[in-house]
Amino acid sequence: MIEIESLSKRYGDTYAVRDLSFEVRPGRVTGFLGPNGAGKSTTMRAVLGLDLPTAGRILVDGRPYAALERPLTHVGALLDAGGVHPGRSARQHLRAVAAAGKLPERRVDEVLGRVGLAAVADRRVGGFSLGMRQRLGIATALLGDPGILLFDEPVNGLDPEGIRWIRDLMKALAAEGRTVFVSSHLMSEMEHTADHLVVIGRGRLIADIAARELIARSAGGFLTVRTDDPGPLIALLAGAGGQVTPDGPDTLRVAGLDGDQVARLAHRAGILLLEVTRQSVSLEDAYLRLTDASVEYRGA
Ligand SMILES: Nc1ncnc2c1ncn2[C@@H]1O[C@H](COP(=O)(O)OP(=O)(O)OP(=O)(O)O)[C@@H](O)[C@H]1O
Repeated sequence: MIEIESLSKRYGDTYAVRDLSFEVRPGRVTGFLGPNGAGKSTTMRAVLGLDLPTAGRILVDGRPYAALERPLTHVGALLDAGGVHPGRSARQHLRAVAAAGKLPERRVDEVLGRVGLAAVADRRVGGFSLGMRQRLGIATALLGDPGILLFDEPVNGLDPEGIRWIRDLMKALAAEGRTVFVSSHLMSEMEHTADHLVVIGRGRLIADIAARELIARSAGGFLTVRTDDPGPLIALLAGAGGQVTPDGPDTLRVAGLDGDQVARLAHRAGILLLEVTRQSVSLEDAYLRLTDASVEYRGA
């Protein structure tokens, strides 16, 4: 569990994060979303004690990061997969991290197996592809068998197979009861992974909400109805309490009635329907609506 309480972080005159409060709970994947520059990396760095807050505090398993004994057994992070010495092998790198963190050496082979790098464990990291380096970064995060995992934009630059692998891993880690906190500026990346969403914009909290609820709340909730005889149908549906707007020669947009009601009313009046479809909003649309006002730079 991560508790963020009134966190602010200022660089010079500008706040990267301002009065931000939320909790990240175990047993689910929490997506941390916001446009570029929203303050996601700053928040994650502050959780790990890498940035000192200007105000507020963060508790990791009930304590500030700096007060954790053997912190790698509480929280593992993938911030930037680039920070590995290219001349070392994956196994040497993990051994060094294990030794520094006072972790048992058997964990090295366990995590190499878990991320699928066992066969290349003794190769130089300098020759690794981006996907392999990302796996090594994740192996490093898992080394202490921590209950909390932070991933900062973990799928950036990966191919579809690599993306699928990371998504499945994050879900599996959450199903094991761990706290999984993953940032992205793209909702499409979170759509099939996150159970819960924390959305920020310009350093402030915009939403802290179950993914499903965000869709339900943002759904336009209208029907597209096509008929070869719109005139009488408009009158009929309006008379039954629907808000009806023509949307093309044979198409109506209908709010306030459900599909069954529309079909029954039309059937009773002898009007032929060609289509009745519910228009639902994707998580991406819901997210763009939320963050629309907080995008720092936008095209003309
Ligand atoms: N070390 C720093 N010095 C000055 N300003 C900084 C520093 N780190 C971050 N910022 C500023 O703080 C704001 C938030 O940056 P941050 O990297 O946390 O955003 P982000 O949400 O992670 O963005 P992205 O999706 O682009 O990675 C930005 O305006 C950024 O320019």
